[in-house]
Amino acid sequence: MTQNEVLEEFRSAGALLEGHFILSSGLHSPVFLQKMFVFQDPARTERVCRALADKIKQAFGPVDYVVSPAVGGIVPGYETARHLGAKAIFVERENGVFTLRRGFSIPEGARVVMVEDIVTTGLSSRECLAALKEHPGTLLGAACLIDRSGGKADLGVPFVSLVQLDIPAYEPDNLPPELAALPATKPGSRNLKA
Ligand SMILES: O=P(O)(O)OC[C@H]1O[C@H](OP(=O)(O)OP(=O)(O)O)[C@H](O)[C@@H]1O
Ligand SMILES: O=C(O)c1cc(=O)[nH]c(=O)[nH]1
Ligand SMILES: [Mg+2]
Repeated sequence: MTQNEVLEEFRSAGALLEGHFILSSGLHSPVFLQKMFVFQDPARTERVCRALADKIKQAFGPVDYVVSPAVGGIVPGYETARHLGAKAIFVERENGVFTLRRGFSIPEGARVVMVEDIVTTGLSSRECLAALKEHPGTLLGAACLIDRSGGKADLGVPFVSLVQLDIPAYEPDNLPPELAALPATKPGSRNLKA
């Protein structure tokens, strides 16, 4: 799949949103990729995750375990693992910290790749990778569907994406006036209260 074909899947799913968004990192942006509009369609999800699995195989070889950060990483992690013939597990926040819960474990010697949905600053990915340091297995690298950092996010491990975009994101005290004029929404799950 070309970058344009992947982006067209997002576009035709209605997942390319414009407005004023507060991102997981606390940065503000006029653009939000609502990946759940892609993931609500299993056929569309299969197409993009098969392409991601192909890219992962090329970059890292065989994979035994895909680990993803909840919530957004769970569906693409599972679907990508299906195409890799790998297991799919996820980390979720316990007192704010990504943790392998539910009795999930990684066997000694397993070949592991982290799969994210979207990377903006890379913060969530780095938090997920930090959780994996506590567990056995060989971390081969990381992958995501869309890297919107323009290639600037540094995960500290080899990293592949299906699409690389450079989408503006601003510190909250440095918003352009046209963005500040719009009401802001925070679509993601970080810091959501029960
Ligand atoms: O690279 P970053 O700056 O960390 O931003 C990207 C992260 O933001 C979103 O997650 P979010 O925490 O909003 O919650 P979600 O997974 O429930 O959508 C997305 O799923 C990535 O995990
Ligand atoms: O940085 C984020 O939180 C983020 C950006 C984006 O475009 N989509 C998303 O789900 N999260
Ligand atoms: Mg997420």
